[in-house]
Amino acid sequence: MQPHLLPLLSDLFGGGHLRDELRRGFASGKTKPIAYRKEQLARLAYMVQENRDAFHEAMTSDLGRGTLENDFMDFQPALGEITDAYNNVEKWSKPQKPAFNINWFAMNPEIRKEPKGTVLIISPFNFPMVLILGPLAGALAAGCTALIKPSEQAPATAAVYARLVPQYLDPDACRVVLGAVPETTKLLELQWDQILYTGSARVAKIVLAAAAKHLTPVVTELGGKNPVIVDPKMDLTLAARRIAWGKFSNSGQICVSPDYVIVTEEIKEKFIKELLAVYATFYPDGPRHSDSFSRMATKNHAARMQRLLAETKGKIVIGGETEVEERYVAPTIVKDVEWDDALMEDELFAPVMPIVVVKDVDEAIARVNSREHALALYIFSNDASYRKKVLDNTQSGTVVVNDVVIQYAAYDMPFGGVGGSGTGASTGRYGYEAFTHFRTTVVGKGWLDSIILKNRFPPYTDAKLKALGLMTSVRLPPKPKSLLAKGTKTNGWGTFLSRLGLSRLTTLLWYLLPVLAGYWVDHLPLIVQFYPGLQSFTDGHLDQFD
Ligand SMILES: NC(=O)C1=CN([C@@H]2O[C@H](COP(=O)(O)OP(=O)(O)OC[C@H]3O[C@@H](n4cnc5c(N)ncnc54)[C@H](O)[C@@H]3O)[C@@H](O)[C@H]2O)C=CC1
Ligand SMILES: CC1=C(/C=C/C(C)=C/C=C/C(C)=C/C=C/C=C(C)/C=C/C=C(C)/C=C/C=C(\C)C(=O)O)C(C)(C)CCC1
Repeated sequence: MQPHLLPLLSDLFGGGHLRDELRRGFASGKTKPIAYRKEQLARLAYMVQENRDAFHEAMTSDLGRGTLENDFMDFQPALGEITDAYNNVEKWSKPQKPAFNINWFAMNPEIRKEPKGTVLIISPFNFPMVLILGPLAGALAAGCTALIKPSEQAPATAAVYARLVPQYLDPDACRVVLGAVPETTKLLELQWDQILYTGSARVAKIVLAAAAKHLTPVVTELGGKNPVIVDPKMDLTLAARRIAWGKFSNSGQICVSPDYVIVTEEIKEKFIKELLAVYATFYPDGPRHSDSFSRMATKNHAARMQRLLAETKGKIVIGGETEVEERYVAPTIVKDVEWDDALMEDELFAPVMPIVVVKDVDEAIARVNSREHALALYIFSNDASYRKKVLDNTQSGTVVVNDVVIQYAAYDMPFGGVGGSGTGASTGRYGYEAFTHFRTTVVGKGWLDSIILKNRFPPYTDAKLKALGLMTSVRLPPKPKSLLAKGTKTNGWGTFLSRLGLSRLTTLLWYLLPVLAGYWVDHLPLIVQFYPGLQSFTDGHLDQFD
């Protein structure tokens, strides 16, 4: 274990319990005012901005990643998430009004946005900034207190958090724990009010099982084998350039990285030719010493790819070299890959692009549907009907047409998986909502018991049942023809009037006026003159109406 971890871990497990301290921070109520949340978010933004070099150096050390990818895909998107939360926290936190409903509007129905409490954020190694700071921004904006657990596989960036978070953020609101499996296992034994876990499906099952013991809700941001379907009529130069960028960025260690590419036989060789042309422009002196190509996070990941490349029955078109000690896996294109190939089993999470062949779009759809739902599906086509066919007949967390990977940064849209690729979303307002409880609030009004609601009280009578029926009656949709006895004619006028809602007119008239008037209680005494039934209730009680 690295020496800088020791104080943190001894603090957590030796006694001074970080989770309890965060709980106390939350219970104090200090994190709830919007001004406090904004202060923490602003401090977080400056923690990032003022330590740009430290973060960049750490990410390069962890991932062998150059400045452009560090900046464009991690550092700036992280700042973007924080500033988005800062700019919108008031708007997101405003109580929400439900749709108008005659039965409920008088009770001031409102959905309050309340922080869930003390939360745990567990992050992977591949984007050590945005995948921690994005969720943390959501948690702080929501008014929660948070413990963050960076990945042990990005230790340099994790160490930056351990140093900076205590300097910039209120320790009552945010703490860092460094560590690997044993430490995370301990954290998961504790009760949290929400967990946000980003990582592999294998570990997600462990996290969910631990959370289930406390009935803790978990947002899971997982991965998957993201397919790319290429329309034979597509501009293959554009498709090759964008797919290669998405596949080789961050050495393929992106959860929305295009995993494999589906083409038809007729375009296969032309597509590969375009890929080779792009390869030459991306890495004119070869990828090995290029500043524009990253490394695998660990030797284990590199060794796994070395094994898979040895096992594949596909033909390596370019790349294929691995240097485990240097965590290097060359950007690799493999053709003639069968569907049961070693490369087609699990998410690759590496710069290796298998190309598989189908006879047409229907087979492509069937192949995609035979696997777990992916986090991302990519369609390269300029034909609206081709796109629609794929969209309408598949499922995935996200879809991008004619591009890849960029959807993570798409503004004000949820980023998340479906089925095996995860549950919930983690960016922007959707990240905020993951840490927010939508608390239904209604205020019962005493005077409503003088009108229709008095009928709910025992002793129950038929008259009361009938009166309540006026309030609870619903209008069913027209009866489906398939449910009608054969030969039954529908009553055209009856259906027409019922669609207009005229059958409910009497209900409406029965209590619309007193309810409306009762809402503005100043006018209640006036109304009472016209509704003598109210007199007995209101006599002597008017002063209790709010
Ligand atoms: N949906 C999304 O936003 C993203 C998903 N991913 C997915 O993450 C995976 C790669 O990331 P990794 O860091 O390798 O994931 P991982 O699941 O191995 O590790 C993620 C976190 O879980 C912790 N962890 C690992 N084993 C554990 C255990 N047995 N018990 C408790 N905690 C444990 C680690 O310390 C780390 O903080 C890929 O599957 C990728 O698709 C990665 C980035 C983004
Ligand atoms: C500039 C003007 C115009 C046009 C502007 C346009 C079209 C701008 C388009 C911008 C786009 C598409 C930006 C995309 C950015 C993508 C980013 C930053 C991707 C980031 C990916 C990340 C962080 C991936 C993370 C992956 C993770 C976490 C994972 O999966 O593991 C006009 C409109 C033409 C005219 C005015 C000027």
